[in-house]
Amino acid sequence: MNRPTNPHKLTQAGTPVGTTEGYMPGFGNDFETEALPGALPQGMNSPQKCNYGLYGEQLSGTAFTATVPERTWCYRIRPSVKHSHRYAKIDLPYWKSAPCVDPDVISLGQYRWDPVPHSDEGLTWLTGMRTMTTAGDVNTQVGMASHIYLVTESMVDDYFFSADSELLVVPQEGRLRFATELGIIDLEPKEIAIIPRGLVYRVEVLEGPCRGFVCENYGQKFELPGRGPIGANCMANPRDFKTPVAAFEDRDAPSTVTVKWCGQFHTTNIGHSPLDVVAWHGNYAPCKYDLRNYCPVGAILFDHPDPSIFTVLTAPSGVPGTANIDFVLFRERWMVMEGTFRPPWYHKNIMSELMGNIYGQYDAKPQGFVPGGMSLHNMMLPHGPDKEAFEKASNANLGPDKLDRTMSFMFETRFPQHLTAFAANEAPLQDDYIDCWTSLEKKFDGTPGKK
Ligand SMILES: O=C(O)Cc1cc(O)ccc1O
Ligand SMILES: [Fe+2]
Repeated sequence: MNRPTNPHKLTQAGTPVGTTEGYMPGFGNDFETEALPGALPQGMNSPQKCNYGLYGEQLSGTAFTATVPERTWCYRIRPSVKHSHRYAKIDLPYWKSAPCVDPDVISLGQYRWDPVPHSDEGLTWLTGMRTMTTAGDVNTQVGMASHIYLVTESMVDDYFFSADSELLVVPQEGRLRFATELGIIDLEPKEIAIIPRGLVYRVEVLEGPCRGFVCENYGQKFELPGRGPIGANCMANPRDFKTPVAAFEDRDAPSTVTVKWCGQFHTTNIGHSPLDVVAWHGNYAPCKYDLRNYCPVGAILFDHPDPSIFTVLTAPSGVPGTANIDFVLFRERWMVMEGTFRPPWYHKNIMSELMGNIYGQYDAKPQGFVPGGMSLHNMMLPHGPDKEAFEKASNANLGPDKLDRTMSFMFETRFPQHLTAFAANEAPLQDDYIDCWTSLEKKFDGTPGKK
């Protein structure tokens, strides 16, 4: 396997048939993988004694009584309980959780930010997380937070898990490695990763500096959206999601494990690497997905559909059809609609729309919404194409046109999103954003005909 040298010497499973570079294909499959031959018990989960002297341990991602339970059986050198006590509270002041409503911050509005710049300070996955918005309530497991990460340093003998949330990671710059209990995910721009709630991992910089976006999902897990009339093919195809094969470290070294739990952070000291799962099987596992595999489906004669057709993943809320979070992708595609104003229409939406630019230009905002930048159009607040996009699209000669070199995304939630003090005061907020609509003029003069 072609991987950069790793100081932690992970022992990884040989690449089984049907995998590419240490990953197994499929979304939510029941996987099985072992890094040493015979480490995975066959035909049962809890043998009286496991091979190699391993401990069996279950990680449950859904309630025991769920209709479709999600859980993974791990066979590990030491049970997790060896590294989960005597926690000391620590402060990560930039990583906020909902509810986080700052009385001095106004969230009602349309907002846009330039990319949050890197600083001289060395930052890890934990110290470099900057919360931009929060929604819902982490304690009742509803809602989400959006973050920007700025990472320049690897975690060394430091590990982390979030009991609060599943993380959807959307890199924009640099390459990261997620060395997890269940295997290794290498991640670069145009790919995304899902790190499940409760999974222990360490984040290393493969190529820095690294910047990206994170959607922290407090609620029910992300799943593939129902396809309805679209049918079995296109959009995100399940086989393009890749789950890592087993990889473990047998490493005794003073280490820390930090836990995010009900919005607070605590650390414990342990004497070994917790990435010691030699074999595992189950359907609760991290995965990555290459966004270039997303096959967009759209209007092929006229009009502009709702952006739900571009949903990559959806995290349901209790209300059918109304997501806790939709992850929506605006990527390269052909525009062929006849007699149509092609960019997104002007609109107000009960859902709150947090957008990020991964690369290129977004059709509704040719200027100002730049790679690494973000925008927020909060619940029921009007927005749409800026003046430049409006004039261009309403006067264009319409033929088949490729929207090329473009990749933006949206975290859309049913809950209002509240800006953090960081987003309002420290991040590069564009004070003049709403001016992009100011010069839209009245064209109506009482006479019929198109103006
Ligand atoms: O506001 C936006 O730019 C996102 C968006 C895109 C689209 O094609 C339709 C609706 C919508 O909210
Ligand atoms: Fe919108």
